[in-house]
Amino acid sequence: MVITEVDRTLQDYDRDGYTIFRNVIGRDLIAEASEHVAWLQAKHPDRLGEDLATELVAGDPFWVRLVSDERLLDIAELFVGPDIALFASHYISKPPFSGMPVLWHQDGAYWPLEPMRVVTLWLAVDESRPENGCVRVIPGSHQEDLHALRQRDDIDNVLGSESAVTVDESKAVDLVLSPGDVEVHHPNILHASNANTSPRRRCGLTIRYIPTSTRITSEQQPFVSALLLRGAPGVNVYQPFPRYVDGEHMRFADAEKWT
Ligand SMILES: O=C(O)CCC(=O)C(=O)O
Ligand SMILES: [Fe+2]
Repeated sequence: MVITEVDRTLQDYDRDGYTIFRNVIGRDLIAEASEHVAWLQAKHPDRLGEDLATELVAGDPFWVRLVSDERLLDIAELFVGPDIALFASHYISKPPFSGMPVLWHQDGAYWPLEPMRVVTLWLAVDESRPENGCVRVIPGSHQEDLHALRQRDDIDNVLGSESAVTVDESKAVDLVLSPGDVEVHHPNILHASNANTSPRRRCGLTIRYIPTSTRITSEQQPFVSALLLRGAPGVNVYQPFPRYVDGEHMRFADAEKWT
């Protein structure tokens, strides 16, 4: 049997709970994503860069265009199969010098999903390194059950909570990424990121894809960012796709396809 690059990547993910795909999205689209972050911040001056969140997605044609990109869906399909929906998406853009940390957590502990079949693609918009607060993971920790959460408001942090476990940080791996790289992680992996004390912004886009057999159990239906992106609709109801309106939305290269 020939072991392909994809097999190796899936083996890494099964063993470690994460894997990295390099150079997935090209420079032009990453430049648009970067412009999108600035546009969102100008439109929502009350929001922190770390909180350009999921309730904004379904009304934003560029955001939907980005998470529907075939290259991202092809990666998601390796992990969740051919029937794919968006559950949530969130830019975490840590400004220079003051970007907040994300404390150790497992994503699945926060999510109304049943079963917890879901994969995160984290698309690097900026260079992401230890100095500017890159994502860190504990390889293999995805084998652990979901731990309880505890509130943390004694220090500024993005989530306001963390997993109620002691993490051995000597086991942490820094995920060093360049713009256009995609890191993929499991809902049970313990991960975090440090504050950004550097002069360089650190922005990534989280994208949470579910197989359409995973039910979004939130009371709010359709869930605010539930979008059917590929294949059969399965068990959920979805938001309609947004239409691009000149002057209302950020202009982007494919905007006319969204009118
Ligand atoms: O971007 C970060 O620093 C944290 C990302 C994260 O927690 C996630 O993608 O689930
Ligand atoms: Fe997370």
